Amino acid sequence: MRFKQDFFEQLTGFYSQVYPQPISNPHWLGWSDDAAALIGLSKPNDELLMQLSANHAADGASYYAQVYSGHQFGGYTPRLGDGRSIILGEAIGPHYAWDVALKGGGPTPYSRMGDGRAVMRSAVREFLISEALAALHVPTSRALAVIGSDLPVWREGQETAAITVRLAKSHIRFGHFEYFSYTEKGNNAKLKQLADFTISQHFPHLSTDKAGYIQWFNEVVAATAKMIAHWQSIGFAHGVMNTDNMSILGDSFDFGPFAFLDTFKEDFICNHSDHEGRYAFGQQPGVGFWNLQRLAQALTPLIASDDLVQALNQYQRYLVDHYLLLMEQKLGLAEVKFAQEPSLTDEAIAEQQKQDLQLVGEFTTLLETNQLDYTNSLRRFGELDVSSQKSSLRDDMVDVAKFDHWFARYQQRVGKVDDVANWQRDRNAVNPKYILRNYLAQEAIIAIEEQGDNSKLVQLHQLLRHPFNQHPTMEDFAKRPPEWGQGLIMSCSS
Ligand SMILES: Nc1ncnc2c1ncn2[C@@H]1O[C@H](COP(=O)(O)OP(=O)(O)OP(=O)(O)O)[C@@H](O)[C@H]1O
Ligand SMILES: [Mg+2]
Repeated sequence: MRFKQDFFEQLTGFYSQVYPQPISNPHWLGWSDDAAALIGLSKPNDELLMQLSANHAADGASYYAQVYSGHQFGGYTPRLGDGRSIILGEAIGPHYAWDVALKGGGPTPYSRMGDGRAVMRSAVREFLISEALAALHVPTSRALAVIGSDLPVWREGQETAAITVRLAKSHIRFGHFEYFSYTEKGNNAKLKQLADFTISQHFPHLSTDKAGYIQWFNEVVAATAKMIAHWQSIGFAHGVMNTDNMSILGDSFDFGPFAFLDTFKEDFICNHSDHEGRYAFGQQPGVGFWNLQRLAQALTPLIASDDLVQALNQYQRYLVDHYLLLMEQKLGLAEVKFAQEPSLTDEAIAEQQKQDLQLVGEFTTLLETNQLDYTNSLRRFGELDVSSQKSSLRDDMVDVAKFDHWFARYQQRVGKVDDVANWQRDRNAVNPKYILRNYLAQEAIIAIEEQGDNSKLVQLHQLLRHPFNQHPTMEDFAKRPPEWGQGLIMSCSS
């Protein structure tokens, strides 16, 4: 790894230098060639294992924990910070420099009562979902590796510690801005320094003046909306959308009790501690907005309120537009809009969007009332001949009459498909066959826990690298969960 240290060198006062503590008997549980390529690495080796398990120092690394705060479940916590994630610096890759962080690397000045560690099960889940989301084209932080150990840690009982080696284009969160806005009230120097750094590093096309700040906030609003549109389109529930877990780049970030929907359920809650359903699947778009409002509030010393409000007002449009785009592709509705018929006025396009949104909404309602699997139902579009009344989708429905009513309008909207095979291929290219269902992750974790066997993890990771492909020997991985794996809800303890 070749590091640069821009955050460390330019933002003194925004972190504490702290060395990670080694984990004993380190061993690779998972390694991502795809993530490795992002920072110019190829295969793992023993020396790298020693470095990333904190047993050896890495050349050129600085080792620091960043300070931030954040709104957690609606309430403001004035100081959080990296309590168990230690950043080595920005590893220079062919296209971008990625922060390398050891999540679970030991205590820091921000650990509060925590031990600075991550348990194996949560480290494995973070590794798998980071790489699975990337393969689904969802903006996300990445995971280079997950490293197991025999270091005991205590949660509800004794477990073993592990480290996820996280790669992120930036670790700057909404909570960073909240921290420097509220702790140094009346002195905007640090807030401005942080905004300028963020813009020059990650929004280099923007200036660091008044106009640049406005445009920057606009882009953060758009990127956040797009990320959430992606989540809604693939049925992903994040589970802990606190503002300290919202990346300023709109990358999915900090994976704890996340889950994909099995059966479609708007009010699905994946976080055991989320008693009120604040972060339920269907709440995510609204929470994204609420979080952006918190960011806007923190930025008021830099950006005029009217400009912030104007940008926030665009959120819904960004979100709906992107969600529709993704869903239109999934259902095969995209052609009319993309053809850009010159005769289409703005009003006609808006009307088409409204109708499409309704068609999509009625489809997800059908899935919910018929208790159907979200991913598998969408995958069925890849088997569909739109001109025919027969479809496997229809066979799944209990309420066939309602489905027929919907399908007739759907057929009308799609129109005539000339090349059915091609149309089906296009659907399969956007509707994944394989997702990281909780029970699959759980099986991989149990094999490591009980037999020290990571082969299931490796197999699952390899499968999820190509979620849209057919894998004839791995059909079982596409199935709905068995009874024991239904409604697995993860706790926050990690
Ligand atoms: N075991 C732990 N030891 C010390 N601090 C912890 C521990 N677990 C969580 N924290 C801290 O509690 C706060 C909230 O935790 P949260 O679960 O959102 O983040 P995280 O998963 O630890 O890390 P990240 O947001 O970097 O992915 C963070 O400041 C985090 O560093
Ligand atoms: Mg966090």
